[in-house]
Amino acid sequence: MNEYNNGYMAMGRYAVWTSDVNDNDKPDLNEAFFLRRERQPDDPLLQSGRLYVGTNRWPENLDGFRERILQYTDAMDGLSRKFMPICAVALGLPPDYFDAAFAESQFTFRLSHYPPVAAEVNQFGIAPHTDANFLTFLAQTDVPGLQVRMPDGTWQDVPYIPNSYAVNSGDIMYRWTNGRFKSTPHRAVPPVGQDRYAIPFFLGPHIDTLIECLPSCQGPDHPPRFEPMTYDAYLHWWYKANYDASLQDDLDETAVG
Ligand SMILES: O=C(O)CCC(=O)C(=O)O
Ligand SMILES: [Fe+2]
Repeated sequence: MNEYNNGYMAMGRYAVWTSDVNDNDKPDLNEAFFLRRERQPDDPLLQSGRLYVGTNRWPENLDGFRERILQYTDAMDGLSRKFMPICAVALGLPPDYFDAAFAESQFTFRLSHYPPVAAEVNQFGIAPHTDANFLTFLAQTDVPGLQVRMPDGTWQDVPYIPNSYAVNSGDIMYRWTNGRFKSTPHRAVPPVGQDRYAIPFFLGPHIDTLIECLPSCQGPDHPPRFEPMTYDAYLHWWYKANYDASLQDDLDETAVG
C-alpha cells in the first residue's frame, strides 16, 4: 500500500486503533486491496499530489481486473448518488442539498479476503469499529461474518438477503448531523471452514467539503457538538492513526500505474 493508501495490504498490518467501539489491541485477520476514484493524468487533484487522490495501483497479469473494477465503482458511485436526496429529505433539507458535495465523491473501494483462521482473544476478521466516511455499501455474501452492535450492546449477525447491500452510516454522517444519525458499530468475525470476501464501497463527499453541523440538526437546546472540519482533515487524522502507510513494508509489492 502506498502513501495514498492505494494497493495491497498484507494480513495483520492494522486494525481501527482509534475505535470508540472496542479497545482494539490486535491486528485484523484479513488482507485487502484498496483503490479510489480513477483519475486522469491531467486531473487537478491528482496533479496536486495531495494524499488520498493519487494514482491507483493495478496488479499486473490480472486480465480484465481494472475494467471490471472501474465498471463496478462507476455503478456504485451512481447508485450512491441516488441516496443523497433521500438523506437530505430525511434530515429536513432540500433534496439537492448534498448534490454538490457528492458530484465528485471521494470513495474508497476495498477488496478484502478473510481466511478461516483462529482468532486470539480480542482479535477479529475486522475489529469493532465505525467507518470514517459517510455511507458504506456492502454487497452481501452467504458466508456469515458481518455483525452490528445493537443499542443494548449485543452483537447481531447481519441477515443474509441475496442480491442486497448492507448499508452502514459512518463518522462523517454522525458529525455532519450532530449525532442525530449514528455511525454504525460493526465488526466481522473470521469465517469458519471457508474463505470470506467483502467488497465495501466507502462513500464520502469531495475531500474539500467542510463538515459543519447541518442547519436542520442544531437549535438552541442542541448546539453543534463538533468543530467544523474538512473531510480531508478528518481523513488525515484517521489514516495516520489507523493505517499509516509509511509504516508498511510492502510499498512495492504491486505495480504503480
Ligand atoms: O467484512 C465485512 O463485511 C465488513 C468490512 C468492514 O467493516 C470494513 O471493511 O470496514
Ligand atoms: Fe467497516
